Amino acid sequence: MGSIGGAELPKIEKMQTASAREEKILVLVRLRPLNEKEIVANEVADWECINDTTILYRNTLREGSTFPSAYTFDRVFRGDCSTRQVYEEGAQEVALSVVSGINSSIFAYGQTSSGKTYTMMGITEYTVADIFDYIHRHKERAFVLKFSAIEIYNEGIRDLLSTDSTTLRLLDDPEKGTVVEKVTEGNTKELEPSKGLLSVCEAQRQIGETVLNEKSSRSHQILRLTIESSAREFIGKENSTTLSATVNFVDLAGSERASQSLSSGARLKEGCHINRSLLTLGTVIRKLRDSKLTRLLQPALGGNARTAIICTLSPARSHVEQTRNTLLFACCAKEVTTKAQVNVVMSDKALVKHLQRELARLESELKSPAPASSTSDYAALLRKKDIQIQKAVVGPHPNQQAGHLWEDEYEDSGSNMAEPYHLQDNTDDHSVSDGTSSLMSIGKNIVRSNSCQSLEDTAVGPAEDIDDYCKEVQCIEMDETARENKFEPHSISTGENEATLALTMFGASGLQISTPTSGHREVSRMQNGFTYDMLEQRLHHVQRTIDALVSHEPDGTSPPTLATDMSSSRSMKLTRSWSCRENLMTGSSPYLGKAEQIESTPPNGFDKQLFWEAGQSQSIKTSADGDIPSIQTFVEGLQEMAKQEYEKHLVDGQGGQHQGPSKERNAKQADAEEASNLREKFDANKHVEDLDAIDRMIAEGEARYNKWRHPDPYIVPWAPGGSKFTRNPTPPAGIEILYDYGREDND
Ligand SMILES: Nc1ncnc2c1ncn2[C@@H]1O[C@H](COP(=O)(O)OP(=O)(O)OP(=O)(O)O)[C@@H](O)[C@H]1O
Repeated sequence: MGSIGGAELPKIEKMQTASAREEKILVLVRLRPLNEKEIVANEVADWECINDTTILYRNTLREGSTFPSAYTFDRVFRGDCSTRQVYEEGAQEVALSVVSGINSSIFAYGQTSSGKTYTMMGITEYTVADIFDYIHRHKERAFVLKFSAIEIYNEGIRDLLSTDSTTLRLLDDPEKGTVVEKVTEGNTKELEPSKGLLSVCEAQRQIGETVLNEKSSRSHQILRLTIESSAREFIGKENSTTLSATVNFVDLAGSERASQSLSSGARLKEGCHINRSLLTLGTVIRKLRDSKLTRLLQPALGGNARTAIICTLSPARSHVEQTRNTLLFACCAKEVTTKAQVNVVMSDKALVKHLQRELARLESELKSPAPASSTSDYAALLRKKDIQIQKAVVGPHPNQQAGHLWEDEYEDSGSNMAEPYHLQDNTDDHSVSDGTSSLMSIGKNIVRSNSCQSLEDTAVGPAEDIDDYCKEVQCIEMDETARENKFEPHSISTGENEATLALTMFGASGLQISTPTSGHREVSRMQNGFTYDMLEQRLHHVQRTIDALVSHEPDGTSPPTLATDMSSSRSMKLTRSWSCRENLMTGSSPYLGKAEQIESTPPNGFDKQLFWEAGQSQSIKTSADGDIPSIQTFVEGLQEMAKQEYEKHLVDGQGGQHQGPSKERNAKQADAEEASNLREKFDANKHVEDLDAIDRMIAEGEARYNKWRHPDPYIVPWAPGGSKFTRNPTPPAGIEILYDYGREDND
């Protein structure tokens, strides 16, 4: 039996370790019975589940219709299936991954009154009950549960556990990802009577009246449960580890188009926001895009999470178009891949050792300016990226000889380079599902290696593996002589975490593209000397941090002493979170609008980088922990900065405002490739009867998508800053459009 930190691992993990890692989103379809209104209106039920995986459209009048009549998914549920059945035979396995340290999300998607809330209330209730049951059966582990509930209404976020109706902001936290600022976190006791809590949330939820559903919910609701657990016998010990994961229950607003619910005025505006979010969600199936909903749920849409989507349908003939749209969305969702990991948080002591090893490696880098063996990889990567950007912006390198050499290198390694627009669209913490993983995403996985253990890694003897990993980190002792003489070559250079270091180097290199007004652009600050200068600065910075942590001297002036008891650092007063600090250091975050950036709080007598808001640490607090600064957070903060800088360069150089013709070509090519991939996937779908109809839908979808992506001067659906339309294109026949072409407001 596997264990982490000596305790038994959840059974579910053992189930998953063999098969999980990269997996498709689980797509479930739930057909509800005709409701009273529909029965009174003599509605006909046109949809039928013919087995556990296929739903069929049975309209005898459909002769000549070009739409497919059969759709196949992971599981379909008939109108007479109970929610418990939907849970046990569908969402349960994904939802309960959370007790194994694996993030999970369950979405409900469908038109208004199709049964999303009805389904999600049950799913949430059953999941919470199972989690408590699990906790009661695993006394050997200590659990901490946190619970939050928000709604997103008109792109404003509201806390459903608070009576305060102020809208909350989203923050990009290097450790936790995108988080809602100041959201109320309920504790275990409040959670236990989950039914009560859920109805409070439901009552709080924004409800508007529409023709379709008198109680129609016009907002997205996200209930989030975070579970952390540690083996009791290891708590407070050096090699203690913590599993930490969240499960999201997402009840989306109705997906129907605004016109069908006769929306107008304020309601139309709501409809626009809802449709925008849903459009975005749909688009996320192809590309990760921006809305509050998708920012918050990005990990569930292609990142470190297991995800299930329950698409709810009305069988009524009058809703056939919406039902088809929902099924189309479900077909797209089937193609989304996520890459879940077990999230293991290491103890701070182990992280100090890890930092020290990084430091040793950086020292070694500094002493080996001539690239050799592993270091040549970083230098080569840096040069290749330089060439890539330069090619995009200025064409051939001014130095013909060097330019040719570099270009050759670039050509050779082209397949390793992520597509610019691929990178641009995966700006956060998301493992990319295809093999072209950007350097950023590779780096992130390795960066997170001290906090995330992949399922593959834990597949055989998870306990031993993780403990061994901790031991391995711990056994690399810092050579004090080398610490005092920082610029002597250091023998510890294992070659591990190459991508991490490469990222750090990119982050440190100050790689910049200047765009002189003369019209000719040049790449500057790319000399090795500069890179090493920055690297050296970074090295000092890391060294100071370690010294300060180890010596527990507020100004870091005391000589570092490894023998110092690490626990002494726990009395440090920490006053600011990492996300604030990051803004202070980088000036701005590429992810946050100005309004969303926090004013930095002046540091309080200690190393500027080490202020940590008490209570913000994600780790489980044990009696021994107190208000410890998270060294891991520090490391990840550094790496996040590096990642952001790197991404910023990519955006500036390849996909952003300075997009050159060659990049435009790349983007077009990427679009074309994507379209052809999509077509192949649909062609390969043998379950769909009418391939011609699918072809047509794909072509229409592509046309719409391209129009959205490359808007002409007249149609600017969601251009930054918003824009008015001067003409209203006729929607393509066949598929209803989830977003509203008539939108005129600036959000
Ligand atoms: N599978 C089902 N079996 C029986 N009744 C159902 C089922 N699904 C939904 N209903 C009923 O249909 C009505 C509408 O359901 P619900 O409120 O869950 O829809 P919704 O999709 O959440 O709508 P909205 O988007 O407006 O929030 C409710 O009265 C609910 O009890």
